Amino acid sequence: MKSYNREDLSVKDRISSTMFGSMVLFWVVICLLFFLVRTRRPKNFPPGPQPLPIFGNLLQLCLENPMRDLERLRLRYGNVFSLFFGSRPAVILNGTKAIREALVTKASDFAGRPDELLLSHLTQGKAGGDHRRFALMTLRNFGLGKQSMEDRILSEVEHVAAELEESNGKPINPKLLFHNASCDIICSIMYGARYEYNHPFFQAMIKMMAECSKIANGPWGMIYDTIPLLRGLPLPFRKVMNDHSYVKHHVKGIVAEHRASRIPKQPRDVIDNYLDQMDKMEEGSVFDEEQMLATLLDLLFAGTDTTSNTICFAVFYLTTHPDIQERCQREIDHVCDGKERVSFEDKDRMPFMQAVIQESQRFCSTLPLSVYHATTKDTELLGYQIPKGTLVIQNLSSVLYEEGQWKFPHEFNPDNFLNDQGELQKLEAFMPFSVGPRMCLGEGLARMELFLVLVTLLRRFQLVWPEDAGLPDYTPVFGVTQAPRPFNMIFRPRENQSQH
Ligand code: HEM
Repeated sequence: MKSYNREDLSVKDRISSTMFGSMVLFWVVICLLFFLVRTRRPKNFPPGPQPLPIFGNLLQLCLENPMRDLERLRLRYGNVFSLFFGSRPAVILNGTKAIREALVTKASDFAGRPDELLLSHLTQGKAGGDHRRFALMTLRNFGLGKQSMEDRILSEVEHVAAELEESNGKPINPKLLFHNASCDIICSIMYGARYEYNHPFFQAMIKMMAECSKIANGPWGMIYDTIPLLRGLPLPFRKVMNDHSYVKHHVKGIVAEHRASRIPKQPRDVIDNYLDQMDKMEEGSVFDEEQMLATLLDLLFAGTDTTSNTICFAVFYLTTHPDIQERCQREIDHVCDGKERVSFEDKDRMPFMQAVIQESQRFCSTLPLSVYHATTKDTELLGYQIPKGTLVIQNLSSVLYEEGQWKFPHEFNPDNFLNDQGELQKLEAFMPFSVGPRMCLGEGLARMELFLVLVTLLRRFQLVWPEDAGLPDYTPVFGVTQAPRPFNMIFRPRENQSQH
């Protein structure tokens, strides 16, 4: 038998460790080449910074809030530029011209929704066409544009006002209250019932929705979208998934209750309407229970944080701009003089109030990066070639703050929406709900809610910035939906209002 001495062994060891090292190096080089090829921009693709293998451009963006970096890149590369999320290319659209060209002029080419992202895993994503039309029709049937919707909103505002009166002129943070109200309005449309604000499930759901919004576009959301290998790990995005499933499970229970108690063709709410629609459809249609749950959750998530954060921002701006607040109250008192309550029709006689609401929407830029789109086929935009399936991100903030589109782009100033005669102007750069066939489905409801809630509150309360609160910080907290930084304010009941 052959025996090995110590030296033989160490030479053998060295040879095998060198071979192992070479193999590792070889595979590292192959992987790098593979990722480099995958992150090469296609011919005539919009320009952008050089991506790194695996990470793409992730490390070149501030993950807490990438808005400043996006503006820096816009100034360097122009209104249409590109970034890589891992090896996935994305086109970023900035400014009114590029966004309108893509989403209006070339609407069908840019109307897809991407898959394989955190947000698309949480939403119904691609279900467009029939479903969208149905959801819109259902929202209308249950009150949008009708008196009943107004009644639902106004009765919810009564709950809000009652809570505010209880604050007895002490400083409070109204954020949660507005979340509760917006969520209850959606719940009453969807399943005909509202929750008490202290209901344990309701409180948990509100918290989860706010967290989902913060995480989905924040650092963890970006890591999820960029490095799919990490998705199975117990990181914060898993919590978002679990929270979403928890709410889904609850809504599933409500659907089951509706199935048991409904009378076919006599819908009481969105769920009954959907069940009627499912009865009419053949097997295999898109109107199945899974899709219904996805639609209901989309409405719930999309309709809560968006409207409530906008209301919260508006109240914050009004509190810190007492002169503008006073002008609103003069207009409201004049138009509503002697009326028991405001109605949505009154808006036509309140141009200043409408300008304030729109200016709040512009200045807070509720959904700064909208909801992501994807190209549905190979297409061309402003001279660039964009392949089918490319991720498309609309930077709505770049439009809402665009120089040349606004009289005072960087200032909270309702005059942005008024002409010299004090009349409300329709401006094409005002697109907080986005534009084109995939634009916000709840725009009508949101507008009604913003108007009725804000006018009722201004009619009843003086919004006061506490003396010891220091200077207001207008920088938003970034998320799918932006939120104001936590603040306290005083709701002081008005004495000389026209009614109440
Ligand atoms: C101030 C409040 C709101 C703002 C600023 C807002 C804004 C937006 C934006 C920017 C989008 C993306 C559009 C696109 O992809 O191009 C969107 C989509 C959507 N919104 Fe809203 N929204 C608001 C309130 C609501 C409400 C109250 C509802 C529900 C009733 C709602 C339901 C939806 C739905 C379902 C979509 C997805 C539409 C689709 O995929 O076709 N939104 N919203």
